[in-house]
Amino acid sequence: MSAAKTMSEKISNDLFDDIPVLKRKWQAALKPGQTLPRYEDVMLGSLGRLADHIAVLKNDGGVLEISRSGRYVQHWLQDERWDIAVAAVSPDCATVLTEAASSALSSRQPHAATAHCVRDGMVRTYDVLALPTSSRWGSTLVGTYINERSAQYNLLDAIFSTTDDGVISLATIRDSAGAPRDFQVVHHNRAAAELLRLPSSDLQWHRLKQGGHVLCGPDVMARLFEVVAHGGSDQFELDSDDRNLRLGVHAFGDIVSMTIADVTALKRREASFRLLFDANPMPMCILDGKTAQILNVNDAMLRHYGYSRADLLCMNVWDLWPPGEWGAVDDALTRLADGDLFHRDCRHCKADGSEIEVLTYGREINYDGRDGVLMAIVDITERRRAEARIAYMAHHDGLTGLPNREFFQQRLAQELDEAASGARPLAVLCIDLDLFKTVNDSFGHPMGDRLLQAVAGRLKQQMHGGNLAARLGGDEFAAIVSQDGADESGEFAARLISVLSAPYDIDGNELVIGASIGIALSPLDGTSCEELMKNADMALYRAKQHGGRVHRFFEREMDLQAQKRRDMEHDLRRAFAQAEFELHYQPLIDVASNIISGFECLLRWRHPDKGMISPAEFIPVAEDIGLIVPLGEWVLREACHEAATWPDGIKVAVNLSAVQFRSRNLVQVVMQALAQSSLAPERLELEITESILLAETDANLATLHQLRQLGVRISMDDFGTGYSSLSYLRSFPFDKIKIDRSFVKDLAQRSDCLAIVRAISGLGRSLNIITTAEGVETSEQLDWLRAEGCNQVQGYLFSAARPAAEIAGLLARFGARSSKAA
Ligand SMILES: Nc1nc2c(ncn2[C@@H]2O[C@H](COP(=O)(O)O[C@H]3[C@@H](O)[C@H](n4cnc5c(=O)[nH]c(N)nc54)O[C@@H]3COP(=O)(O)O)[C@@H](O)[C@H]2O)c(=O)[nH]1
Repeated sequence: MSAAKTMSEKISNDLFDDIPVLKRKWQAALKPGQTLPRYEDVMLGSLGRLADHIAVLKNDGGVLEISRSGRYVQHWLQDERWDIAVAAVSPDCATVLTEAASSALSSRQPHAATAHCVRDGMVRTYDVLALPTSSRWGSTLVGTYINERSAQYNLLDAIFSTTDDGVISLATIRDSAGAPRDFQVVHHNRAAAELLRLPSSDLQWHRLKQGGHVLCGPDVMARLFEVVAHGGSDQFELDSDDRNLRLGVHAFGDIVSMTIADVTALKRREASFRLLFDANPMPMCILDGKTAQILNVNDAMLRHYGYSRADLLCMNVWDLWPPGEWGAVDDALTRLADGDLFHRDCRHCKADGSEIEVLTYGREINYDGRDGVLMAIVDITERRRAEARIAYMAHHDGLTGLPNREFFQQRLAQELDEAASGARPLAVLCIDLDLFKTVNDSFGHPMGDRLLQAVAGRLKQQMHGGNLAARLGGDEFAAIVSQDGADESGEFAARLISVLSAPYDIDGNELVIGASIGIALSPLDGTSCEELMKNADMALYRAKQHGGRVHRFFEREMDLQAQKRRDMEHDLRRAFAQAEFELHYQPLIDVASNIISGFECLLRWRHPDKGMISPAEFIPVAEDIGLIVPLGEWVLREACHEAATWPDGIKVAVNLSAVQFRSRNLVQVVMQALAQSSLAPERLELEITESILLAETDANLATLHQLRQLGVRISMDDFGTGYSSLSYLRSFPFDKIKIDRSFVKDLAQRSDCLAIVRAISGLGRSLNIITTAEGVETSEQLDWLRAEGCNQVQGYLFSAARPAAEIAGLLARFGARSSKAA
């Protein structure tokens, strides 16, 4: 930089003084009214020594010619010819002559330019001044003055002096027999002296055999002799403790040209790279950048792949690929050539044939002077397996291995998308197991789990083609089946029910359950996942309502019912908050004395718009939404409070739902109701149905015993309508059995009803339990019941349930010995 600056300053100071002189002469020769001065007035007469520096250029029809040239100009042009085209002379001169003359001619003013020419290895700078003139023959002549500036410099010196590589020319010294015996430094640059750590003056003319620097060693001498003897070139390195020099030698006859480069930093980088490469725990290799041939591998790669180093070095990286991926070699080679192999996810084969999944990271490097790619390999086989396991777990049910709800919905959405583009129609089946809860409660959860696994196995076996079965949770399953219409779907569902209902052998236990199925068809019953699932679920609800083991198709009317039910749920919550419930009481008549012994408390909902709504309609809904718990508490408190106002000995019977038992604070609630009302416990009767003993039997039995310990009485309601009533009587010592009104209704007409009433009454007698007959509407029924030994009756024959305000009247009517039947 500083050398260049000095050079340019020198050039500007040496500007030739003749140029302003010539310009003034040109100006003085310009006569008034002329656009150009006459050639003779400018160029002839007083030019003197300058005449040798002038070339006369003629513009001949657009072609510029050298018409005359002085000796100096001829030397510059290296051409003595006249009347030749400017373009015919050497390009470095022709270019500047053309530029200067053309500018002068077009501006009609003198034009100065500069030419840089290389002459004898020297860079020389010339001033060129073009003076446009007119001639008496009418043509335009350009007198062009050329002169060299004093500054010039040696091109090779300039190059050699600025490079950091040393350059030395050695002359071969031969002995009398002509054999090379030594070398003498005949030329060197600054960098050479610095690299050899010698003053320049000591290096110049130095003979290598004199010793004193690294080139004098026998190894270097031997290589120089070799190069001189056979011609050509050689390259080798000199390594010492503190640095590494790379020498390039080339013989031109007896002259040897030598370049010396300090490669210490490069060597250190290479050493660090080798260390990082060889000792790296990550498998690494170096590939040829064009062919993907493996050029080097580290120990980690040998260990990981199980190949020997020799094997790998004969391989191409594609040889690590499993056969399935060979088709992509061309593409990969192209990408490799484009430097696009930096991050890739692929499979590799180990020496033992096993496949691994790898991530490869590539980076272009120069390896042994050639284009290479450094490839680092990360084995992600385990990670991929773990990801696959997690993905599987996220989409499958852990117990049965069936797809879970999320997977099912994704698949359904996908199938519906395909269906939308004209593919097959499909059916969504919601499947619920009947009696599963009973098995689970009776045999325990481990058995229940194995049963679910067996169910899943049977389901899987029934799924063919693209059909899919999933477990949505609990004992709820679903299936997507490709079916052509309702008939086919119905047949499939019926077959499924029959398969799932066949007895199961679980650990030597024969278990029998059933299955109910709701079906929604696409596109008829819906085109979205949510719609189809919801509708299939509604159809399932209907199938369940029909007692199970059946399938039902979705019908639009179900949707309306579901809407009605949602309205009811909402209405119920509101009604409870706004105290729209009230209690009515139905007398219980002692058959022997014909007087009221108590009242059954029955809940009523006085709806502001719809009037009185039956509990048969709203209690199941209240149970489903859990409202029965607070509502039941209110009933208990209210009934006890009311009964406490009645004459001593008159009892109150309150119905309890199985859901209230599930809440687990029932005993507490009863105790509080009694305490708050001061009602004697023995005046409270709690009516339960067998559903309480069907579910969570042990816990519910424990609750019943606790209630009994409070002193309250426990009645079994709707006796005879369930499955195994007799075993319930054994499991808990009930105080009362209520004979369902369905048996009382046809008592006179049907002998089976009479037989049942007789059996229940007999059972009551022998167990010393009161038997109450419900739904007594006629005197005839009352007579039959009395004859069969029934202790208590209840029914419209005496009174329907009436508001609390009417109890006094009822007591007056049916108190003491008075009764309607009496
Ligand atoms: N968990 C609770 N359940 C309750 C409560 N209040 C009532 N219920 C249950 O709702 C079901 C329907 O009750 P309801 O409409 O009140 O019907 C009762 C009587 O009105 C009816 N009955 C009485 N005598 C006759 C008759 O001569 N003929 C006839 N056709 N029906 C009659 O029977 C129902 C009483 O049944 P039961 O409870 O089995 O004694 C019903 O199951 C109620 O249990 C509540 O607060 N909690």
